Amino acid sequence: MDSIRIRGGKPLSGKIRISGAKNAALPILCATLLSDGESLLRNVPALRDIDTTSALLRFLGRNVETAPPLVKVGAGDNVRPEAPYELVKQMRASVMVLGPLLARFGRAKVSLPGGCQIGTRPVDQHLKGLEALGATIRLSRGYIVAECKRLRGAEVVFDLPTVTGTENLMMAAALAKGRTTLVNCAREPEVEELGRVLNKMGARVSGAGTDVIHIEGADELEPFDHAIISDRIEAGTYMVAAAAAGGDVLIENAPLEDLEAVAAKLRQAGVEVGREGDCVRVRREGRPLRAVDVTTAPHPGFPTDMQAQFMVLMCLAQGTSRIVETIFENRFMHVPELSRMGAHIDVDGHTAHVHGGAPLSGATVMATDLRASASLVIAGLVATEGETEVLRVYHLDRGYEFMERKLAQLGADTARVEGRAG
Ligand SMILES: CC(=O)N[C@H]1[C@@H](OP(=O)(O)OP(=O)(O)OC[C@H]2O[C@@H](n3ccc(=O)[nH]c3=O)[C@H](O)[C@@H]2O)O[C@H](CO)[C@@H](O)[C@@H]1O
Ligand SMILES: C=C(OP(=O)(O)O)C(=O)O
Repeated sequence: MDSIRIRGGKPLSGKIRISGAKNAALPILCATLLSDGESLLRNVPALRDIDTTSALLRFLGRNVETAPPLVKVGAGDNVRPEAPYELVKQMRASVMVLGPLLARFGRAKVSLPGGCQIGTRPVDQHLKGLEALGATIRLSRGYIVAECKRLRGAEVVFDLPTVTGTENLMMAAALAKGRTTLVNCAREPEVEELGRVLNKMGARVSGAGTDVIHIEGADELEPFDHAIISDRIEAGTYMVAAAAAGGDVLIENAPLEDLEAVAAKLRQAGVEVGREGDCVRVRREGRPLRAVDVTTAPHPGFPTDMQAQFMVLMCLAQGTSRIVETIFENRFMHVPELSRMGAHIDVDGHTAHVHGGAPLSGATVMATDLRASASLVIAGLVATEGETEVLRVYHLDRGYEFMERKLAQLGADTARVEGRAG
């Protein structure tokens, strides 16, 4: 298992480029199941989750050539509409093959994803929605077993906005007979991006990116050629890294319009954030940071996927900040590791009180999930003494392309240590 070694205390300067969005690429890869012929995905990041999804599509019988930033997916000889536990357990987003398989082949057997480090993460809304479209679903030995003749358009009202749930239903509805209306949808930019791709394939999707989506199903869908949008969470992570380490960083291809909640909190904390064309400049040269409160919320609120990184910034601020996590019940796993580096944080249920101002020092820390790993890397960048080693970076490799290299490009002293035990 690799680790990342960081010697902190250096400001960041220069420019880096943001990669394609993991959370947009994953549903779009699943959408390739909706048609035959070869689909081309461009601007795909080189990530472990992309490899896992490619392996899953191959298992399902597709021909997949994965050479990021290009991925080609074409029809294979045999379709096996079954997603095994071994692949689904590596990546919960695998459950998004359920809608396309069912719509296309009339049956699907997909392992229940189960919980993960950040929470229980049920999929009841996905299943309820597919049943409303006419699927029969039963749970058997840890698998979702779904069948239908042809899915029929219907109205689905989600009990709460779910990103992959909305995406699963959009893909299923794209091949259903008639019109589907999805109400109380997730409004994340990745949902909107999937809508664009389904439209390229010949479905008629309107409202993606708002809380009501209409989908006019098609009898058949075409393959597509599409370049994936940039990763707002990767961009937000480097914005926070630049703010924390100090310096002047130009982030190319950063979708600031999708990061307003993060930019607003950075500005409140005393960080300069400015747009320059399709780049974002983040500057903090010598100015102290102010403590600000943050509550995570569905888009366009402050993203839960940025909470851990922002917490590190608040460890450096003057005063106490209150961070409330409203999306996942167990997303403070980074707190004990940050405490080992000298942070003063009290957790009470879904709320963390971060008492800023104590210097962080380097330590060997354990990554527990993807964004927690990124927060530990940022903590390593600002640790004023000692070296930090972040173990189990396979979590980080799920969602950040070449993070240690991109940070080194900005002047950080970061390196990957291959094959470190942990
Ligand atoms: C691949 C991908 O895009 N992952 C993102 C997606 O995950 P994911 O789509 O899994 O997250 P959801 O939007 O579904 O989760 C939101 C909330 O709804 C709950 N819920 C969800 C589905 C369901 O059937 N029942 C239910 O109760 C979840 O437990 C959670 O409390 O959105 C999350 C919230 O922005 C992000 O952190 C993840 O990075
Ligand atoms: C939680 C995340 O991913 P996933 O939904 O795939 O677990 C994430 O991207 O931060």
